[in-house]
Amino acid sequence: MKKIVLASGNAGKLREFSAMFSRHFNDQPIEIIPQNQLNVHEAEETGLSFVENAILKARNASRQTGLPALADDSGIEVDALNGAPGIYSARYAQRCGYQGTEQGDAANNAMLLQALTGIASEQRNARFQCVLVYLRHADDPTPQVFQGSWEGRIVLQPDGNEGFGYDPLFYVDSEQCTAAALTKEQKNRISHRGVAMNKLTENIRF
Ligand SMILES: O=c1nc[nH]c2c1ncn2[C@H]1C[C@H](O)[C@@H](COP(=O)(O)OP(=O)(O)OP(=O)(O)O)O1
Ligand SMILES: [Mg+2]
Repeated sequence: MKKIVLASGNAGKLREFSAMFSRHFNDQPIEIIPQNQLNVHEAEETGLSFVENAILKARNASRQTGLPALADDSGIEVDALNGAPGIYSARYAQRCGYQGTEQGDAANNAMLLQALTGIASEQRNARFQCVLVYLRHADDPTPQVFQGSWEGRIVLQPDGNEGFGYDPLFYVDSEQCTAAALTKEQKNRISHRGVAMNKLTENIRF
């Protein structure tokens, strides 16, 4: 059985990867192990780009486990905010000194809606970015990089109960609903992560 450590502590990502790996690699003996099951200490995300942070996370997990590693660095870019929150999406509320009582994703979502106060629908274009990095070992000099993006718009009011992160705020024109109103299967077929995973499936060298 080929073992790969998944260098993420995000439960929403882990659910999506679990479904995508069983769909894409169902006939191959690959075991994907979330890094917290192997007691990996999380990497500090000190990079200035998604790809740098994904490499840092994959290298950190591979170093601590001796296994090949896959990392996902992702986030949302809002045009009206000059691309913020971008690589800082997970830390957005904290970095902005958000004053509300919400925590985690809820605080980030509230902060984003607040930052866009007074901005009309047509000016709320945004996209999710996902960069996947696969390292065969911790010192792998040729990281394999797979990228996907997903266009949408930030709504005025959150909607939907599925997904995670900014999904309740991300309206997808083609589906006429937010990402949080899609099933996991629907989202994985068209999302930034789904697009990057399709590229990985076609091109990865294990
Ligand atoms: O499909 C998505 N639907 C909604 N929100 C999403 C999605 N994909 C990324 N996002 C948001 C969540 C988080 O605010 C940031 C990722 O930050 P990012 O550092 O890559 O992940 P993380 O810290 O949650 O977990 P980890 O680094 O352990 O993988 O973008
Ligand atoms: Mg992170």
